[in-house]
Amino acid sequence: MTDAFVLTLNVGSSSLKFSVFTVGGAVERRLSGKFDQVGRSETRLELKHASGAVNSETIGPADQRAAAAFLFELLDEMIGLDQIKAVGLRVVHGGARYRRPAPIDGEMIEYLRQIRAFAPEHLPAELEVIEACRTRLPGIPHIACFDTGFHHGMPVVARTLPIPRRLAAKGVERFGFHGLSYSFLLDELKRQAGAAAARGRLVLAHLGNGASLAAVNNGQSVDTSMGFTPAAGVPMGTRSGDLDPGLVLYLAQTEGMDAVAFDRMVNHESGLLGISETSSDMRELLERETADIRAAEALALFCYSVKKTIGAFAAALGGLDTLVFTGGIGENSGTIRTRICDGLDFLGVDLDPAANEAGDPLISFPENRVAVRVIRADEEAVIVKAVIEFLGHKEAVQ
Ligand SMILES: Nc1ncnc2c1ncn2[C@@H]1O[C@H](COP(=O)(O)OP(=O)(O)O)[C@@H](O)[C@H]1O
Ligand SMILES: CC(=O)OP(=O)(O)O
Ligand SMILES: [Mg+2]
Repeated sequence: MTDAFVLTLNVGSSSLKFSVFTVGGAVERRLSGKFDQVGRSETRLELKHASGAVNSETIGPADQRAAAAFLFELLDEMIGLDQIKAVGLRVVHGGARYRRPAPIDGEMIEYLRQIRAFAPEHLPAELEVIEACRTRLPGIPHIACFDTGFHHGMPVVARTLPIPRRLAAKGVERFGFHGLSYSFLLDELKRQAGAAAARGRLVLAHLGNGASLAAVNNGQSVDTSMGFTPAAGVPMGTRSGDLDPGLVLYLAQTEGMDAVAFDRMVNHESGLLGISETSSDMRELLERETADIRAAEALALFCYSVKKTIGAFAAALGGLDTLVFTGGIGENSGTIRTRICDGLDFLGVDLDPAANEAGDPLISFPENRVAVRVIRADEEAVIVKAVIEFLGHKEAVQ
């Protein structure tokens, strides 16, 4: 018998991550990998086989569409595209219409086109990848899984933006993102630390090229740092995060900056790149910080903002039981984790330097009031679950 596979695709702002799972019998990850530095000159592909073997190669400059095309060729050679029975895709913004996983159809594509300016670092590229899937993998279900769904039940006080009420009636409110990552963290926390820990007062910090934090209590999102768009919250690779709204008029008057240029600035020219004037990439800035004060200042601002948000969310939760780091930066940089946590001992946050340096699952001391953990983001695990649920449901009704 030939194998049946589900392909999952996670289009991030600087990466394309993917996994191939066997389905039908046991659900197992046959292959996974990521294109890193997508849209830059040195896009790299890292491929992990089920045996644990890893290959990496630089494929030159590739945007999301080129990375997806490269992946389809590779998968055709390795497993045969005709063996793929369904695709699951992360879609960052579901707008007011979509929050639960749903099959992609013409109506959804049209809606995502209409709202693509709400997530300019994601939706345009996601639409291209969706089109590529429909062309290369026609006739099978393509399931969209939305980052915004996780935050849907946030209390009104966290969802409301303090602007005229008539705009909220039109759907202008805090949506929040990185929801697939946060869902995975809750599942994984339950697996690693038990159900009681997963139900506690949690601050989850997803720190990648896009970065956000979520306050979660009893398994429910109660607040998050991103807003109506993923440009809000803490400073990121190229996004500003929260800003003084008075800048809009000031920059219009002094720089002649119109809405399109303002949008470009806050999404593509700000954050770590804007402050350092050299790079949006955390690894590069860490290498440069002793020689370049601008890199050092960018790092300091990032860590300071994340720390402030942890403090604010601990207040929103009425205390803190567990702090979790994830995302490319949160998972891999002990230095950044140390700088963020430095001074948070008043909350009960105290890192074990050796465990932190090693990137252990638990990086605080076992006796500390707050458990601090590192969990590798696996949005693909959440996506494949949704796809299998959809396939099961489809079979049941047929
Ligand atoms: N070892 C590391 N140390 C510090 N930062 C790292 C390390 N590895 C990856 N990163 C950073 O993680 C970020 C990318 O995060 P990732 O979650 O993979 O991206 P995306 O947000 O596009 O999904 C980049 O800023 C990269 O420099
Ligand atoms: C929502 C978001 O910013 O996603 P990513 O970090 O994958 O770019
Ligand atoms: Mg990501």
